[in-house]
Amino acid sequence: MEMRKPIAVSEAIQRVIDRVQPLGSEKIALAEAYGRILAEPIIAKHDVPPFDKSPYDGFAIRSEDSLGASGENRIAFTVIDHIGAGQLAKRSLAKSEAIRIMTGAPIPDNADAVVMLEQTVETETGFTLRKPFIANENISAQGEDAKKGEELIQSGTFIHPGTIALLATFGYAEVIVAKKPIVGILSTGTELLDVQEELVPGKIRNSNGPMIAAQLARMGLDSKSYGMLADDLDACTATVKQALRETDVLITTGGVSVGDFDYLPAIYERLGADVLFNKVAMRPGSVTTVALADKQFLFGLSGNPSACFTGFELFARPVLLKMMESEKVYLPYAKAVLGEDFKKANPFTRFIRAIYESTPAGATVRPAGFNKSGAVSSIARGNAIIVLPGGTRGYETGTEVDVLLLCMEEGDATWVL
Ligand SMILES: Nc1nc2c(c(=O)[nH]1)N[C@H]1C(S)=C(S)[C@@H](COP(=O)(O)OP(=O)(O)OC[C@H]3O[C@@H](n4cnc5c(N)ncnc54)[C@H](O)[C@@H]3O)O[C@H]1N2
Ligand code: MOO
Ligand SMILES: [Mg+2]
Repeated sequence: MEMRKPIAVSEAIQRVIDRVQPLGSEKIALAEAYGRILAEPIIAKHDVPPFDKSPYDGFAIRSEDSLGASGENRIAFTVIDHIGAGQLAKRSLAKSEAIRIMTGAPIPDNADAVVMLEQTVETETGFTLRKPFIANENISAQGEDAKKGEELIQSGTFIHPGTIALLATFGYAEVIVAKKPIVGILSTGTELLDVQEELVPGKIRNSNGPMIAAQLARMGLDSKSYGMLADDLDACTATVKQALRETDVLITTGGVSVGDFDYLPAIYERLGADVLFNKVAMRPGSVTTVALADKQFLFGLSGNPSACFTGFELFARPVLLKMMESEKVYLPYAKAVLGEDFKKANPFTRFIRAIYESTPAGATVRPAGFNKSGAVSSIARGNAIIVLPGGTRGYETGTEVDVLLLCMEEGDATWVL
């Protein structure tokens, strides 16, 4: 039997990241762009706002006409026009004239200040003022938000609702985004039953396949399921070959260790694939294997659910994001204080499914329960992963630890209540 040599997690990540080839880009409608990755920078096509505008409902005046106004010396203005947002003033101002103007309307030609409605007292022909205004007071200046030609968002950025707003501002009816990889999922294991099947002795339901599909969905990626296969070298090889013709990346689960029915190593050999590593100094997921068949990635994730989950987040996720030339391929990171003792020592880096909570007193994190490699309950309870460097010691309550954040879609009432 071959002895596998474990490599450090950072080395393993580096090895996969170094081999990623970008997938290229495509043009899509703005309405389809949420959740994609920009393959072009957003450059301001014009100033924002594109004209000086009123930030208030009130009156546009020439500031010089308000000079000397006070409670004892109210200055009167005559209103000569009336505009709302989307309308242009038909006249310009002469001395002591004003134009009634609403929020968002363009500042009339020679006006240079806006008086809020609340700052005026109405008269027959207009209003009076009790304070002087200075030039540019209450004016949203053209270009104050963005200047024409400025690079506002760089290529490789995730498109979120704010990005969509900016794209719409500049009239991007279509956007150039990274192509999405087509990702295949194959669950291997003679013991596997489909979700709707009844349990029978010795068998378990396939939870890894649906879990990986959801991990991809959380990234905005679709998947192509190759279902479940019994541990059979020829059948598995045939399906892996088919998947390689039909997908950009194939994720398998199970069969990567050293058991008699663990056939993935033999499949990589048959394919002549370049195995980047097959042992990582991490728990769970030490047997995670990544290979390249020509230029296609084969992620051989462990069958153990917690190991499978962790292997996806640590290796597949950044590779898929880098294929889309994302600028941020790694999981969000935070520091938090351990909320309970974690006594178990291990020479390998540990990735512990955990519950992260941001409290008014600071962030805390604690293991999400039963945490062996085969655990499924803690993946469900967890919203984060604690990273504990390898070593011989355990960790005590109150120690500050590294945390990788998942479930960014979940809310928190702390701030509101
Ligand atoms: N002698 C050794 N034995 C094992 C080693 C080792 O180094 N030497 N490594 C252990 C570690 S660590 C892990 S992790 C597992 C990895 O096993 P495989 O990746 O080969 O996966 P399988 O053997 O196929 O299954 C492991 C476990 O997971 C269950 N499983 C498999 N597929 C699914 C699925 N789709 N959904 C839910 N659960 C699944 C399977 O029934 C097994 O219980 O090997 C250790 N052994
Ligand atoms: O690969 Mo195993 O999950 O380290 O326990
Ligand atoms: Mg095995």
